[in-house]
Amino acid sequence: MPKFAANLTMMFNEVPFLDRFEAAAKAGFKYVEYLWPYDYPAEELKAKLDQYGLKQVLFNTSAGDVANGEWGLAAIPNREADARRDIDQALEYALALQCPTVHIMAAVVPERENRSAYENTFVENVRYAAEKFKPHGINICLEALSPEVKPNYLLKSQFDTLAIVEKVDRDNVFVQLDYFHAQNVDGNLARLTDKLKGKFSHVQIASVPDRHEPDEGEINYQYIFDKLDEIGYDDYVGCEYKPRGDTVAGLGWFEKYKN
Ligand SMILES: O=C(O)C(=O)[C@H](O)CO
Ligand SMILES: [Mg+2]
Repeated sequence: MPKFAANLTMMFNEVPFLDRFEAAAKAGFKYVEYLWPYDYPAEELKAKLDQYGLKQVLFNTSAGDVANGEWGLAAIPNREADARRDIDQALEYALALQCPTVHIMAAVVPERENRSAYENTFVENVRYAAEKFKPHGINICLEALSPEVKPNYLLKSQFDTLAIVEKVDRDNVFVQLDYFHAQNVDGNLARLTDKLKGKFSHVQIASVPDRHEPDEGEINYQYIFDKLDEIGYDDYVGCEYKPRGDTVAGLGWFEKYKN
């Protein structure tokens, strides 16, 4: 049965971020993920995890200058120093939070830019990270984002991500399989899951089209959860969705899965 992680960036927005650890634990979660930890000292976050008996299972490298259109730096040519500074920072936080996986964000590729230069930069920066993280047993995930959410992001299809993972060719680098994006771009989710078996090490879920709880929309998540069990997937499933209304009121789907 999947191990569900509350996404504290998207869920429990009824309370300030630092109060969401308690809210998630009270709602029955044992695992959490969130996009970025960097606004807080790692020690403060670790204290929250320990206080509420939670395990951190994922966070991202910095998104960069979001106000000016950046969504990750690791693929931007001539920004390697900044990207590797962020990778080093992510390693510090992953060690402090005892977090097993870091999602390295690639970049938005502006129109008319050379995509292959971005891909090559991303491969080299991910290899840098893979080699720094390996001695600590920390894995890396790379994620495709649907154009509806993030136009011109480097990775659009799950197969774009798989191609980069294979080019990086390091045994601690995997696909981050976000079924919301996968359905929007690739579809055919059951066959996709079979094709990615062994190549993905973190899953995220949300309904399609509205990115709400997994109990609505066009994806049959019970079928997906059974498929994940069938292939022996035993990593985490991040609940990266915008609650329809009150977070706790929307957790009826979770009752039967409480770890
Ligand atoms: O947007 C997503 O689906 C993610 O998982 C990243 O955290 C941010 O792009
Ligand atoms: Mg995601």
